[in-house]
Amino acid sequence: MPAAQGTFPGRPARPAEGAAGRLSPTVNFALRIGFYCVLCLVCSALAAVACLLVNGGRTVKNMRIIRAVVRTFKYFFGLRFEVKGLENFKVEGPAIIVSNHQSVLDMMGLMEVLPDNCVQVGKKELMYMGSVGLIIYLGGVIFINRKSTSSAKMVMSEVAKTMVAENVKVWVYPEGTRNCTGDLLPFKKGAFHLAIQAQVPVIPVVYSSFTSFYNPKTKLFTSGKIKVEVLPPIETKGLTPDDVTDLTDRCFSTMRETLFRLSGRPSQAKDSS
Ligand SMILES: CCCCCCCCCCCCCC(=O)SCCNC(=O)CCNC(=O)[C@H](O)C(C)(C)COP(=O)(O)OP(=O)(O)OC[C@H]1O[C@@H](n2cnc3c(N)ncnc32)[C@H](O)[C@@H]1OP(=O)(O)O
Ligand SMILES: CCCCCCCC/C=C\CCCCCCCC(=O)OC[C@@H](O)COP(=O)(O)O
Repeated sequence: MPAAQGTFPGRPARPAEGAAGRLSPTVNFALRIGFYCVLCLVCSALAAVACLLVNGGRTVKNMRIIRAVVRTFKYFFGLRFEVKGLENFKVEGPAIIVSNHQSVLDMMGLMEVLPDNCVQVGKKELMYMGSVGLIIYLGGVIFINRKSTSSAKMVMSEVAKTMVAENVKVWVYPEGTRNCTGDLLPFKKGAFHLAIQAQVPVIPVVYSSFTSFYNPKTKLFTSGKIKVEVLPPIETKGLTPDDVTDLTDRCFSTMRETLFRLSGRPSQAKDSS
């Protein structure tokens, strides 16, 4: 898809033109997001067939197939990832990975660094997105009902047991929703309860702000570079439920500081606005 951001020299821009000319930001945005959705739907259907043929059903092993497919998407959108700290994923055994969540485009960044044997926690509504829901199901994503705290907590407690038994890493977006403001939303505590219950380390992953190339409010969607940093694991051995708030705050501050540094806003790292 063309980024279509340039203006022909020598004449004023018009609000909307054909594909050969300069597209209005709204048309450009709609085309690129529409293409992303179609790409996801088509590739999910194809990947689902591959997953069923290779692995037979719902298993974390399917994430390797999904990862390989989604890693090609960046080329269609002119996105580049600069990744640092991948060695921090090499902890023995299971872990909770927490990262910032800006957009549906995050699936590309997720798959760019996703370690083996790692599943994500997702809202249950994702299951109803046609072939995308099917591939997410086949990949072993843990579905939670955000409208019911008690059922979400029950699912998470179950995950605390199975992730250790099955040696699986779990990827959680602790903001609990997408947020493309260039800052972090306050963290929900589910991931940190989970880490302490399972006594496994928390590994923070931070993606630089998308705001320079992607903003749904202003209909901006061009090519761009995303910096990704996998931070050192934070141990939870010996921590108790009383330590959940401290652990959450510690991860939040480290990730916010890193987010501002990666996004070129170091002076605001200590700003709480
Ligand atoms: C081709 C295409 C391919 C696509 C690629 C596929 C990849 C797929 C990628 C999919 C990506 C999908 C991406 C997505 O879909 S992101 C959206 C879904 N993910 C999340 O929401 C995860 C983050 N949320 C949480 O962690 C929440 O805390 C949960 C959901 C668990 C509850 O939220 P809720 O809002 O209901 O409640 P609350 O947070 O106010 O908490 C209330 C109280 O409960 C306490 N509490 C919380 N948890 C526990 C616990 N376990 N044991 C004991 N206590 C616990 C907590 O401390 C608090 O108490 P207090 O502290 O106030 O006293
Ligand atoms: C037969 C039904 C057809 C449904 C068609 C659906 C078309 C959508 C197709 C592709 C979109 C690609 C989505 C990839 C997965 C994105 C996961 C994601 O980013 O979910 C958002 C969730 O973390 C937070 O949700 P909210 O910000 O709270 O909301």
